[in-house]
Amino acid sequence: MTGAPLLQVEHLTMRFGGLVAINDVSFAAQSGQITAVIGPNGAGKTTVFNCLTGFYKPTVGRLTLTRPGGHKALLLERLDDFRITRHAGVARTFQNIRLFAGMSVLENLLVAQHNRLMLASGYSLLGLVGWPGYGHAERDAVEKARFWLDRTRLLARADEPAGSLPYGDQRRLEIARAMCTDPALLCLDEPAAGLNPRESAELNALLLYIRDESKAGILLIEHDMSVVMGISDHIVVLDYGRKIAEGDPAEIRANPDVIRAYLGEPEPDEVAS
Ligand SMILES: Nc1ncnc2c1ncn2[C@@H]1O[C@H](COP(=O)(O)OP(=O)(O)OP(=O)(O)O)[C@@H](O)[C@H]1O
Repeated sequence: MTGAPLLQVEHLTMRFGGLVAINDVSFAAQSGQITAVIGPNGAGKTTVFNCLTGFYKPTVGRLTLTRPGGHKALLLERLDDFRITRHAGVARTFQNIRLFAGMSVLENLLVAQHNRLMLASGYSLLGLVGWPGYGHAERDAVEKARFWLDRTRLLARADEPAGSLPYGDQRRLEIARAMCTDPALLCLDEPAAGLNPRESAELNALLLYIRDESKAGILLIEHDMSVVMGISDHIVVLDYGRKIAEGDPAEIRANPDVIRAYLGEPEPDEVAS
């Protein structure tokens, strides 16, 4: 791997009063790779995401994002959440689904591209006078939305209210919405929560497609080990706010500290298989 990593987290610490939610955590995530952040409940995983996406300002630490292609490195801890999405290209999904339930599936994906459309419209004025650039931008936005609806198998439901979709479809729609912003870094907070085994397997295929085709870096918080061990290139393990291990899936599965804190001993039939 040459050049700076896509994301470099250095000495991240987040305190809430006397509680240290993240304690001096450092790791890196690369473009075109899936990096999982795992650990027991309350280990600090979502707090890492909240620091990366500007929801919290870290107490200490540096979060450097370097988009591929010669872009300038950006220090995320100094940007507000709007700029983190727009300039740094960081998109996220949430543990609890946050779609616009009353809008159609397609409209949810167009709203995600609102910034680009507003820019093309000259913040409304050029759009109002019928500047052709706005029409092109609008067509591109619809095309991009349809592309990701197709990839997430939601094209047939484009006109249905997002809130009426089954749970697994809403989870995929959230990912489609994030992808419509062309992220350099896609942060997914428990995307497999509540999915059945077939849907989890489909999610794996979708995330591998995103990794390989869009070249975005994926940062994944997940408790479903069939997803984490099946698709991660690199795994970071947190426990009580500290990093206790990092490595590839085989290394993490065999790490005694991780087994003690989180994974537990494998069942005898798992060892045999
Ligand atoms: N805004 C906040 N104010 C106070 N404490 C907080 C806040 N946000 C998180 N915490 C605390 O920080 C710690 C880490 O929480 P966090 O949600 O990051 O854990 P997690 O690893 O994502 O857990 P889970 O797997 O259950 O989602 C917990 O003790 C939590 O109660």
